[in-house]
Amino acid sequence: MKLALRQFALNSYTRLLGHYLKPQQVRVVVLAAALLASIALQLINPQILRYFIDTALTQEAKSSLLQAALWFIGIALATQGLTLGATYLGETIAWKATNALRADLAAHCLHLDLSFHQSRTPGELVERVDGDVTTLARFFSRFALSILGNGLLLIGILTVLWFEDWRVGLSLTLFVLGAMGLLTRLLRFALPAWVAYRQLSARFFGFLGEYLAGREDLQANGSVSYVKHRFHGMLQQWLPIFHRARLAQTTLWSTSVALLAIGNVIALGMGAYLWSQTVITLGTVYMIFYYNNQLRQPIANILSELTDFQQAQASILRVQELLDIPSHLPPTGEQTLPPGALTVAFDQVWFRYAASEPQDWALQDVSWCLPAGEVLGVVGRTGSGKTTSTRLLLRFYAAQTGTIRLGDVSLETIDTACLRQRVGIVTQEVQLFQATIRDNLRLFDSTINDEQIQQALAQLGLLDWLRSQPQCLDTLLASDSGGLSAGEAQLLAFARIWLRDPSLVILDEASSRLDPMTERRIERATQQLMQGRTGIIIAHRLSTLQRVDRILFLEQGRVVEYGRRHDLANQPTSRFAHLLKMNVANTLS
Ligand SMILES: Nc1ncnc2c1ncn2[C@@H]1O[C@H](COP(=O)(O)OP(=O)(O)OP(=O)(O)O)[C@@H](O)[C@H]1O
Repeated sequence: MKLALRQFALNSYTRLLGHYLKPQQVRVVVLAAALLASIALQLINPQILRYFIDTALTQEAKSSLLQAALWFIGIALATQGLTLGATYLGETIAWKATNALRADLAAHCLHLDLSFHQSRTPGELVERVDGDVTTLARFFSRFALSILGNGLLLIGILTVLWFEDWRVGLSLTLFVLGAMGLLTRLLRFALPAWVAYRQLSARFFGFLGEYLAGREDLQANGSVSYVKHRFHGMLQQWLPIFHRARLAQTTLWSTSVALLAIGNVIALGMGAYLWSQTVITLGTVYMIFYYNNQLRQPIANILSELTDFQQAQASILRVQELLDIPSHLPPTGEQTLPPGALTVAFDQVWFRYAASEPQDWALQDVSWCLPAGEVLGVVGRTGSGKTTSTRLLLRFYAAQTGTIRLGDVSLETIDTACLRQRVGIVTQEVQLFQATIRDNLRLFDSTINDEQIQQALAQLGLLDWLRSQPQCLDTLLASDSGGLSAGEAQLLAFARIWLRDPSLVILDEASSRLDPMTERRIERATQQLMQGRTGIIIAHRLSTLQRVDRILFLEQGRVVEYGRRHDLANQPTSRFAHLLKMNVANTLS
């Protein structure tokens, strides 16, 4: 099972590597060349050392020694230069590749239907799109090349030693094999601790993201101590896991240091023996010792790459898993919409959320048709399917059966960009950003100028409100609700929509009680916004219902009443007439 997973991770890694390194082929080739050249130089330098020592011992011309020393320094500097260049290139490649991967993951997540986002916390998504990818960064920059380069260096050193003397070659080859075998075994013990550490860290950040987002509710409901308790609980779990992981890593490190010492004993012992037999010179003894020291680097590098690969295995799998999640939405079409206000039609629409039980339909056999330019008021108890209907209209979800048409064009065939441009929505929870009022209104679209913004605000009767803000359009809004009331936030969202000039406006009225002044402003702005457009209002206020053309009454996902407001209001037995009566009674009481 583990082997299959590793194989899967390796396949995913090679696929990701191939895909994201392709646009950087030239850089990768230069990086490979730099690494190969540095390996060659590392093999040459000990030979110069030997020459230097042997020449010095035979007391030959000083100029040869100087030349050898200069070569040695030159090669050492060139190796450092190449390493520097390779690091720079490796980092550039890694950044470009991981940024492209982050962008693809973010785009993929944005294209997934809403059920994906509703089943994940923001913290979890941040960890997936950024945390996992950051872990992968080094795999794009060096993993394959490093394994290859260090493997070549290892083979190169051992080959030179075999050529020098087969006894030295044999003993150090056996030593390398034994050392790698031992370290790999130790690694197997160390890894589970690191995997557990990473898993807990992902859970911790998911927890943090979720509770930070809901801090207002938590504080209001006195649940802070519960959150603190969980926070401490997680930290307490974290510490022993971290200790285990660090202990395993330290054991690994000390073993490799001890192994190096054993290697040195072997190299010096063999060298001393062969020198005493006058088989090799003193320079060669030192060269063997030097090569043996050089062995440590590729062994350590290969093992550390493999350790990191094991740790990143989970990240690789998670990234691949995320990329493989399909959207439940059918592929987008290419049709555009006719100009002007749009008709909206639901025809025998059935819809159920993916997470729901098979019999729990959120919408059942829903059919209605709203002529272009009219305004529909949608009413019904909580959970009756009002919001779900608007989510389907925006293609956040796709209906299981039935057809939805906009301007007589079937929703699935409409190009998504065109759909989002022509349909505007104001939700109850308007998302405001920590930016100026200007940027919040134009949603960072710099082609919209101040004059257009002022015009929009004037049309919606919001200029006085703007003037009351300390720095007009330059006023900086705070995070979350921007320091505005729910009503004010909705008014800003109206202006946002106005600037986009959509043909269908969907408005989910704020259900909270608004002060009379804001309520009047909202009423005026709604009237203005709906002019010349088709409108759908999830209505919570009687005053709104008095201004709509048609009424859609939903109950448990079914249409129980649909018709002209005037007709329904005049039908004493209609639910709508009953609702009006109840509302009037409530207002009077
Ligand atoms: N993301 C979801 N996953 C599963 N079921 C959902 C989801 N969102 C809504 N539902 C269910 O679908 C049904 C219709 O919900 P919907 O939000 O459309 O009702 P609503 O009329 O807008 O209610 P409210 O007035 O409270 O907003 C309800 O039974 C609800 O529990």
